Amino acid sequence: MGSEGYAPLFETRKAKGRFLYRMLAASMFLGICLIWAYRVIHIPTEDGRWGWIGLLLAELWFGLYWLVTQASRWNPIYRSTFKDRLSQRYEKDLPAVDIFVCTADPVIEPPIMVVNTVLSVMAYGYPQEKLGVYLSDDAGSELTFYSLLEASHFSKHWIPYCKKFKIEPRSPAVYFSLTSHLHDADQAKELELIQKLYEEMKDRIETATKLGRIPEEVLMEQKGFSQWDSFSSRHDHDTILQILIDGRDPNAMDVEGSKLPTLVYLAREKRPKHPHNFKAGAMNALIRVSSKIRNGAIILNVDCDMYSNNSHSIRDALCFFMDEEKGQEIAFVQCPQNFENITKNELYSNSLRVISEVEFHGLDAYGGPMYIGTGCFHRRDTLCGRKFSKDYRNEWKRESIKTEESANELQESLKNLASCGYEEDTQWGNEMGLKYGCPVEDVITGLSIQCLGWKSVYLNPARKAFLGVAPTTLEQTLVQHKRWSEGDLQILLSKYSPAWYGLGRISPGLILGYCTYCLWPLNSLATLSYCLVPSLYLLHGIPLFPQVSSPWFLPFVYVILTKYSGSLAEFLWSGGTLLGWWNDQRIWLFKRTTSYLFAFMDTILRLLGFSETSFILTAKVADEDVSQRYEGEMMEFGGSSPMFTILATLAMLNLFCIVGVVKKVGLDMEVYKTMALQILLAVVLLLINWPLYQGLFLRKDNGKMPCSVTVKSVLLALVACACSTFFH
Ligand SMILES: O=c1ccn([C@@H]2O[C@H](COP(=O)(O)OP(=O)(O)O[C@H]3O[C@H](CO)[C@@H](O)[C@H](O)[C@H]3O)[C@@H](O)[C@H]2O)c(=O)[nH]1
Ligand SMILES: [Mn+2]
Repeated sequence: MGSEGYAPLFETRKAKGRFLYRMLAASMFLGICLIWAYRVIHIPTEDGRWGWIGLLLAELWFGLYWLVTQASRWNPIYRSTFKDRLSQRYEKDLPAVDIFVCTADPVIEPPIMVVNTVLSVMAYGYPQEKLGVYLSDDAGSELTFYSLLEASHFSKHWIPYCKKFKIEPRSPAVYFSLTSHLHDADQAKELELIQKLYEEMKDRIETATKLGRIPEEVLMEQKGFSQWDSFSSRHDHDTILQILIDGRDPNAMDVEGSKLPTLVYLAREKRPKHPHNFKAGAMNALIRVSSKIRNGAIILNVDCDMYSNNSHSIRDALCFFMDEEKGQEIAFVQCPQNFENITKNELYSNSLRVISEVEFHGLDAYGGPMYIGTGCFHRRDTLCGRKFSKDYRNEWKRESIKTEESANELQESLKNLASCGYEEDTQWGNEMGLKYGCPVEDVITGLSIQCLGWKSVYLNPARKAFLGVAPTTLEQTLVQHKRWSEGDLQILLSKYSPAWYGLGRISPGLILGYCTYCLWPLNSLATLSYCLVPSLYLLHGIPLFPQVSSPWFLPFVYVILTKYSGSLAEFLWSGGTLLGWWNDQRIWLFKRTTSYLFAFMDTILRLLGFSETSFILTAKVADEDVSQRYEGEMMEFGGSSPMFTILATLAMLNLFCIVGVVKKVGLDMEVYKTMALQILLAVVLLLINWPLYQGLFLRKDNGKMPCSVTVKSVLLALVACACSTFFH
């Protein structure tokens, strides 16, 4: 292989124990086939026929879906990089990197959080003069702009401090919260100074936010604010563009006399009649504007809440892109989405643990993970629609744009690139840049890149590259998953469907990998059937599962045990806790009966032309008492979302069925023996729904279920029980 003396910049290892896993999976599949056989052979002719068929369909679906999920477990791989080799070979020729940070609402995404993210990426362990940091503000908020201006001043102190003491992480807020006692007296002194500067900046930003007004002297001093003169609302304004630090300017120095990164604020033009395409539109405007400023060969994209937690990640990513043998086919390097606000037992199961630690390593073997919107390094060329060819060579040494224009002139000339009309009659949003029209612009864009022949790579170093903010209430969690699952299902039905467009373009393993997520919404129907049918038939004394003494009982037990011990093992192995796994099972149920159901219905409505793409932002801050309940891992039900009504109704229905049965048969053990699995299922549902009963009847705090939901759910459940008497 390779040229003489070639030492790769990264290495790939296969997971151990693959053979064992595959044997287990094969035995599991055998069990599933036996269950299918049992269902088909024993379809009852009278009592229980419809329920039986409902379960048959659900089990068929679950079995097939389980097969699909095996792709991401079949062949996991792990990557590691050699950053010292990168430095040895390329330190002088490292490419310019443009970093895009997106924000969209100064209330939901507080400016102080946004600037912490910005500062963390400005301070990467990378030649600062090669970095360009671009903040896209879809709210066009003067406050965010002001905060970025403050950050540009603070960065002159912050970056040298980070470099001098090699600190991690480089988000000031997080760093200060983690650092109290320093042994080194020198550093302790400097820490005190820098922390004071930070607190002062924070004060100014928070005061401005509170008053909703920017200090007069700053308004006078910074000409950029005049761009708000023609601003009517966040949905109606001209392009606002300000180069706050011009990296070309020889005076752009930090306090130690080293070069600073370029720093740009952009609020693209918005007009009420003009679809702005959410984050995809923002990213495309940034791609164009940045191409005329630094034109970095690599683009890093982060959400405004995802600070860099590892100052080496750019170098890690470059080890993939710049590897002489395998680098040329890699289009993007994706890091996992990790979060800093996950509680120990992750009540809402928001750590995405198993996806990050298991499934994405599996996808990596088949052509690489999906692009998931944040923590992703792209080759600029491929993000702009370039096809893969064997002779493709990236030109790393591209010169940064040399112009004689001053920052001001340049600024004016660039505004047009972010105007509403610019994309008319162009391929932007289609063949170029991020794709429009899908609530998960990231996944569909990544897929289309892979379909052009490119690979992606999964970078998951021990020190997490990025940490973000996960939803902290049940409703937000369910709404976020509705957006994701709806978007993923749309992809399956779109022109770029992995199922047909992907055929022959990406590997079969990767097609299945995508389908794991694209099929999420369809799980709702099978899950509903499994939550409703067995309980209702239990109430009417009709058995739907084999008796304990029947040989058919065995495959059921085997599949249940293998499936759940496997999932528990995966969860623990990914760093979770036992209780965390139990919570995960609950959220699994909640998502399937609400988020996925709504996603499924909305997708159908969309196909019929009744509904439009929307994007509900995830809140990054919460009220004091909501936060407290989150910290205490107490579920939040405040609010009368229809999703809660569904959850509560299902829980009540199950409760009624259990109570009904116990009342009817008392302690007649024979009945329980013939319906052991049905009873087990009902009891497990009862246990898993426990927080719901608490929220409905036992709690007094503000996070309890609203009374209206309690009343509705009790009534609905009673009606359902009554109706079921006629239909079974
Ligand atoms: O009109 C918009 C809407 C959103 N955003 C930004 O998009 C990012 C993601 O929004 P968030 O509310 O945090 O959604 P999440 O569900 O947490 O985001 C995940 O899922 C999204 C797709 O649904 C991707 O866009 C994100 O990158 C990915 O992290 C944030 O930085 C927003 O500021 C915009 O810039 N403009
Ligand atoms: Mn987010």
